[in-house]
Amino acid sequence: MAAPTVAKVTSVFRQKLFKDKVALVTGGATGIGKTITQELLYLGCNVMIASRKADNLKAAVTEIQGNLPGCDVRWTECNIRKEDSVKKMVSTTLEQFGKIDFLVNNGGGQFYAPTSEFSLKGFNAVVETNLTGTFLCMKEELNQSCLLSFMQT
Ligand SMILES: CCCCCCCCC/C=C/C(=O)SCCNC(=O)CCNC(=O)[C@H](O)C(C)(C)COP(=O)(O)OP(=O)(O)OC[C@H]1O[C@@H](n2cnc3c(N)ncnc32)[C@H](O)[C@@H]1OP(=O)(O)O
Ligand SMILES: NC(=O)C1=CN([C@@H]2O[C@H](COP(=O)(O)OP(=O)(O)OC[C@H]3O[C@@H](n4cnc5c(N)ncnc54)[C@H](OP(=O)(O)O)[C@@H]3O)[C@@H](O)[C@H]2O)C=CC1
Repeated sequence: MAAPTVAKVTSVFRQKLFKDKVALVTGGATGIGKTITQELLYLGCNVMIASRKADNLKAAVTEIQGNLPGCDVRWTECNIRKEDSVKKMVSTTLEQFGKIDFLVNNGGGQFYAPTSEFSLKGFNAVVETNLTGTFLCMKEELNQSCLLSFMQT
């Protein structure tokens, strides 16, 4: 007997619910961001994923296109801590897709350490990524008339 086929990507929402919408997902190449990206694509969105590591982004696009043949997922490098980099991410997305309907502020992170061992540089890295980075992305998107913004960090 043939093994049952298991869909690689599914959603509790109706397929194509977001047909022709455009989403920008920071940190979209890994973990939770990659899962969000695939569900948005399943729902009909076109998606730009953005983060610092081009190798991760390229690998994710290849993997996702294998899971969802015909989907429109692209990548652009961005360090959300840097304002110029955020502006470039948004302008590149607008150039390539013509609009941005959804921003998913997923890029971020932290590390576990006792407060007594937490260096100021490390603390600043976390704040600059999760707080400043999210602020910069939201500000630039609002300036460019993005409709909806979701926060993860
Ligand atoms: C009850 C239970 C409830 C448990 C409740 C559990 C709730 C879990 C909720 C959340 C879970 C998650 O987020 S899960 C995982 C999410 N993903 C990640 O965190 C991965 C992405 N992370 C990152 O990019 C980084 O961790 C982030 C902190 C943002 C900073 O990134 P950067 O690359 O810019 O920073 P780095 O250059 O690596 O480091 C800068 C400085 O930070 C410090 N630093 C960096 N890593 C460090 C480490 N592991 N330990 C100590 N110190 C570190 C050093 O001082 C570094 O300086 P130098 O020494 O001079 O270099
Ligand atoms: N896993 C969990 O239990 C929880 C996670 N979260 C949050 O959810 C989000 C995703 O976490 P998770 O999937 O677990 O972890 P991952 O490490 O897989 O995802 C973090 C992503 O953020 C990107 N990123 C980090 N720093 C920057 C930066 N400066 N500029 C652009 N992108 C950046 C990383 O890409 P790159 O390195 O290429 O830049 C990576 O793709 C994070 O914000 C995390 O803090 C919140 C609650 C719980």
